[in-house]
Amino acid sequence: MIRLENLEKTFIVDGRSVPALRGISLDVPAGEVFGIIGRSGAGKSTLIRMLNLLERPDSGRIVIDGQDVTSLSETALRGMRQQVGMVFQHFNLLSSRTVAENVRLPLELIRSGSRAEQNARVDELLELVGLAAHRDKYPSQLSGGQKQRVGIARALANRPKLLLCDEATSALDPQTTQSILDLIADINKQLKLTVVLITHEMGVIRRIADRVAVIDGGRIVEIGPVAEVFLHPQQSATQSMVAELSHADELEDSGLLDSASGAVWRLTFVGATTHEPILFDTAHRYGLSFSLLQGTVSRLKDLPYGQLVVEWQGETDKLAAAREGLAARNVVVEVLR
Ligand SMILES: Nc1ncnc2c1ncn2[C@@H]1O[C@H](COP(=O)(O)OP(=O)(O)OP(=O)(O)O)[C@@H](O)[C@H]1O
Repeated sequence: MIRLENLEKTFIVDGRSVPALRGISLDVPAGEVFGIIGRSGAGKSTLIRMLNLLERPDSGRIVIDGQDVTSLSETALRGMRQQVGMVFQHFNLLSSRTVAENVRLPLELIRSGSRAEQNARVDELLELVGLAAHRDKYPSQLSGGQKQRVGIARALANRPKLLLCDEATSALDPQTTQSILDLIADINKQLKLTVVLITHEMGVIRRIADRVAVIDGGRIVEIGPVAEVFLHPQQSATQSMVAELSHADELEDSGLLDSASGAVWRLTFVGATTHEPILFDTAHRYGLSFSLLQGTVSRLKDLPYGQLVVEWQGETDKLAAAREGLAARNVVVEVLR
């Protein structure tokens, strides 16, 4: 669906070159939720704005559905942009228009159908985002989450193939973030829409993305399925963002690692293993005892996973056998101590 080839972008600020994107290449297949994560200034906004050519690359190609959009005429580009919906961090709603009128705006702009057809489409969209009862309210009468639902409905008005989400949940509290991410995930499944989202929060990526690219200093430093990148981050930029979410620093701060007298391992497992009593089985089988120092059992989108830091007490050869036994059950063992 999307292919980016070697995108480069440098801004000139007060006569100085500010490189924003350097050699960005990636593919996003149709129907995928693709996340782009990075710290402030990493280049995320510049990259997402290139996907509908709000920003043009200095060099490189942007191919959408087989078409190089960098070479399109202005008229063709307008047509292409109708295939792309965009959701913004601060919603960008018109305060003088009601909810229904905000959602209808893109249909009015391209004069799509009669007024009755437009209204029918608006009703359908408001139903989809759960705002049918708020049709005639003004943005000032809505909560942040409801405003974002209007933003999503508006982005979908022209039945786009691609939905771009620019920090769509960054202005929302954690509970509202969850409900908006659930809505985006539902829309992705129901409408088979490709979604590209940018965020600085690993929690957002963990919840809805299939694959993720980590950008740092305008370059992709890591890319792959979320389970791989999230559970086994290779680069320091990724590791620090994952650590914030997994509370790895808290384990360091707690002093539990320093005071441990046994072997301390971090165990990572995904899928069906999450439901197995692996700690009990391992202790029983190899004659070890254990204590749990830290643990997370959660989900990566639809995939359950667990990450446990465990201190083991037992003889060296039994510990070695236990490590092999765990590996044979597809548990990744990292020795912390
Ligand atoms: N229009 C512009 N003019 C000049 N410099 C720009 C412009 N847009 C972005 N930059 C610079 O390009 C780099 C990447 O910025 P970008 O906004 O893409 O990063 P970001 O990852 O989205 O950060 P944030 O999360 O803070 O928005 C930064 O150094 C930024 O200052």
